[in-house]
Amino acid sequence: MSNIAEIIEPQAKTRSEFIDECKSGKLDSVHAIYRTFASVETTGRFDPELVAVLPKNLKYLAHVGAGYDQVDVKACSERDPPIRVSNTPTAVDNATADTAVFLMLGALRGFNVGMTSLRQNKWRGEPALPLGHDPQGKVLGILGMGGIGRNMMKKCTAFGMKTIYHNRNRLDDDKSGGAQYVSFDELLAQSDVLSLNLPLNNHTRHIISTAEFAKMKKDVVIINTARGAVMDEDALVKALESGQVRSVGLDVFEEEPKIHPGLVANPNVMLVPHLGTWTFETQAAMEEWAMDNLRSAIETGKLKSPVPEQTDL
Ligand SMILES: NC(=O)c1ccc[n+]([C@@H]2O[C@H](COP(=O)([O-])OP(=O)(O)OC[C@H]3O[C@@H](n4cnc5c(N)ncnc54)[C@H](O)[C@@H]3O)[C@@H](O)[C@H]2O)c1
Repeated sequence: MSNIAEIIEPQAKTRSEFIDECKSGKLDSVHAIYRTFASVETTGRFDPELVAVLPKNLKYLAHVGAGYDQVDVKACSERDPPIRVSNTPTAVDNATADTAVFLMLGALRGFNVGMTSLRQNKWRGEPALPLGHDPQGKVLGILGMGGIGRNMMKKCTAFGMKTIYHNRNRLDDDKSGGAQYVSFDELLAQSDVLSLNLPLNNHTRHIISTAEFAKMKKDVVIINTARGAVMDEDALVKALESGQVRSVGLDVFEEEPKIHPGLVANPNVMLVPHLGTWTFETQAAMEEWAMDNLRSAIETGKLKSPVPEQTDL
């Protein structure tokens, strides 16, 4: 990148320092921002307050990640001139779907119970953990049939699962790979394993809560590698305790890195700390993709993968 642009690193260590640094004018020459998922710990969300003070010549924001709920795209679109936002779709698909499959097998088989009892020197536990379930012949329901959902479907087809899906838009047959499109309620009612693969936004926050758990098969297994807040964690803990939901596999949580104590305490819950894309290969692919977005923006005036909300901007 240094052959086409001067690279400047902000010095701020907190959100208020970052706001002050922006307001000071020191960053006014910045044309494009490269933004990581972890940078939220320093700056907080790119919400309207922050977007309002971003450097005045800023035109592009390349986010390193497929999910960009940390960025208020509406506020970016409404700036004059607008800030164009990009993410890194596709690059994340394999590693995130692999994580979802790991969580699904673990939740179906009760591996967490076995792994915990073994480490407590209690072999299969006392009493022994109940028999698990095979994925073969089960119905996988995917909510949000995008890059990760479709990748997961391919992997689960190899396990002998049948896939149904619900998406904002019904997909062409070549894209859906033979999976059956169903309504949201049919998805809830028919899935043996429900995988959440949709973005977090105002329409999808708590899209799965008490009313939705009640529409699911008793003993359903739920996998969430999307964002914690697409599911209501308090309601989930209650649904697990009542046995409405048999087990869950979670990579993401409502208030990361805080975890609901009811989830930690429940042995039927498979938990990993947001490791979806945590591999050398995928981190490198995401960084390269975000760099390509910046390179394309600087050289051609167009981002390689603008976020869907801004495709018409
Ligand atoms: N755990 C991780 O490390 C990790 C890694 C990458 C992505 N993610 C999360 O996974 C999400 C999905 O990623 P992706 O790359 O597959 O995104 P994508 O944009 O390719 O697919 C998302 C799909 O969800 C659909 N959708 C949107 N709103 C919907 C709604 N209300 N109901 C039904 N479907 C809806 C969209 O039409 C799209 O097909 C991301 O938004 C991100 O938050 C997590």
